[in-house]
Amino acid sequence: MEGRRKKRKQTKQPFVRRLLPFLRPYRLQTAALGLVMIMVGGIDATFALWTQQAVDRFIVPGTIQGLEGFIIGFLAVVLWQGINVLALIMLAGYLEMAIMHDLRNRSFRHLQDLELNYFNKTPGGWLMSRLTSDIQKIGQTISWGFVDIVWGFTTITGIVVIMLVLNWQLALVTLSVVPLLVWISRFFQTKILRSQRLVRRTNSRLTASYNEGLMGAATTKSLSREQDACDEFAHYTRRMDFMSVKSALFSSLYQPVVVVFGAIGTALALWNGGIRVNMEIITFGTLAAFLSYTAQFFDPLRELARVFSELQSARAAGERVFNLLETEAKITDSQEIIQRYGDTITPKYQAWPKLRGEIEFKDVSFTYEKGEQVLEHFNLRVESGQTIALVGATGSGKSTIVNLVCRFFEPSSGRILIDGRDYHEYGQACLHGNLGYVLQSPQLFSGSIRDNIRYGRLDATDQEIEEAAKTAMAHEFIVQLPKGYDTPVGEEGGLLSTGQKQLISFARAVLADPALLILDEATSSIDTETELLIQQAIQKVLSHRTSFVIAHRLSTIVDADRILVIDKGRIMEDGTHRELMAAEGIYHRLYRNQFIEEKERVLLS
Ligand SMILES: Nc1ncnc2c1ncn2[C@@H]1O[C@H](COP(=O)(O)OP(=O)(O)OP(=O)(O)O)[C@@H](O)[C@H]1O
Repeated sequence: MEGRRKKRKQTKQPFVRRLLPFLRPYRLQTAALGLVMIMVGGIDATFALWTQQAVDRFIVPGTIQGLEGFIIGFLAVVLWQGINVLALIMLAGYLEMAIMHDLRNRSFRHLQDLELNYFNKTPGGWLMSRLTSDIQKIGQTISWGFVDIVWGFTTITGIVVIMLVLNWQLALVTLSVVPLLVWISRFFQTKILRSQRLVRRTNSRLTASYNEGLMGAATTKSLSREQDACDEFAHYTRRMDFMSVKSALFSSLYQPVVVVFGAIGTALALWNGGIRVNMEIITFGTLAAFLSYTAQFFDPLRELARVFSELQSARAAGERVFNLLETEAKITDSQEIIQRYGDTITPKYQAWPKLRGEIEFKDVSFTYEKGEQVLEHFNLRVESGQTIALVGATGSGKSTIVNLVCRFFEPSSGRILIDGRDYHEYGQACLHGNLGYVLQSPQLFSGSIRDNIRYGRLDATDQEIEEAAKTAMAHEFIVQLPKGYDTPVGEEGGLLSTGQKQLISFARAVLADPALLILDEATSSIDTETELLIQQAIQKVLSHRTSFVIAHRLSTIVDADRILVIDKGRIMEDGTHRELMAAEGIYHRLYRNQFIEEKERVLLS
């Protein structure tokens, strides 16, 4: 009992209740849309009555007396219906866009609050489909599904009521096929939807395989794996074909079934209605109205069956989006800190202290969510303006140390102080605003070179951008490009070489002028000339600020103020290049090995 109660407590709120806050700002529009749909459905249900009147008043008696008024009345109703349809398209379209807009913004805003590790754990493709297709599905189904449901129910109710009023016995005979049709419609729609879902799932696998094939083209070729890649792709296309044919088969079977049931309904109306006309229980016009209704009845029924099945998949999409929105950020700031320094979306720059960049790890231990302890009682004090190089084997903990400095992760125990204060006291926005991180593979955004450098400080003038580029040794290559600073860099900087991208990211860091800089030095090999430029640029970028360099090429860090040799999360050696070489320890060995390797490389090339 206790366990069950606990379980119930943990269950998430029902889907509709989670959705309501998103509909609340648009309740007026939703109510207006509901009203319009009731009118549209109601008018649709009365159209057959015009046929009845036309037959009984004009066709059977063979007179045209009063026809003008009848036609004017009919046209007025058609015109009114036209206006209603226009209103419904506008309102439903507005609602669809507004819901999608709000959900997208909320999700994107929420993603900004989540810690870096969330992005490490969550595949990019998964997030992309939450933000695109899932949100689109919710917007579409809620607005147009709402339209179809209100219209469907109003029309069906209207038709049934009118038929019963006209002649309830004939109504019951004609409608006797409906329960079976409802059941069959549900059956087919569920099948169709399920197979469409499988088609979509296979399609995303196919796209992933296509993507991997394109992105990994070089690796595939170098390993002669083309045949395997082709086989995998062929497997998914075959599966896709099979699923699509299955889905199309259900759709194509469903239509004739509905037509057959419609025909049975019409036959019943004709047979039983014919007898009643003969017995003069009903008029010719009433029989004509019944025949219209049997044809008209199945449309809303089909729509309702479709919408109810689609609601299932919209609900699944909704749950995925709400799960994203309800993911709690693991690294957060207190309300007091946010009020004082703002958050990442609304930073209060003026209130931020200018950091000197003194850093202290005080007895820091750290374990990743799933994994062994990486740091244990780790202590380190870095003076303002020092360049600290971190050296060590792969997996030794270098990135973990800098990720802790950046507060991408937080210590499991112990404290990190910046300028003598616990770094929680600055808040993430202020800390990150004072921090620069130059990655191994620099991230450029589509736009011009100028835009990409300006990303470091949005209010920088063109002259400041050029100054920064000069300091970072990027100016010379930029001015040689046909459009200079206005040259587009292409998607993710695809039109530039790795070395050029790195120089631009250095210029960006110079422009931002952070108190604290992290440099994950590139491992990719670049030509000697660019490498020399990059070395010079690094020296300039690092000067006058506290910097951590994760060094892969030891030649880069010979001038560092301190070199820390890390092994299994512990500092094994600590000193300048000269001191560590003289000590003839691990660093000495690493340096000599790399020196010999590089010499051999030069001799071989
Ligand atoms: N996000 C993570 N979740 C779980 N374990 C992790 C995570 N990131 C790193 N680790 C583990 O923590 C340890 C230290 O990794 P870290 O990335 O700090 O090493 P590194 O010295 O920077 O290595 P490299 O030079 O290869 O980048 C490794 O054992 C690694 O497997």
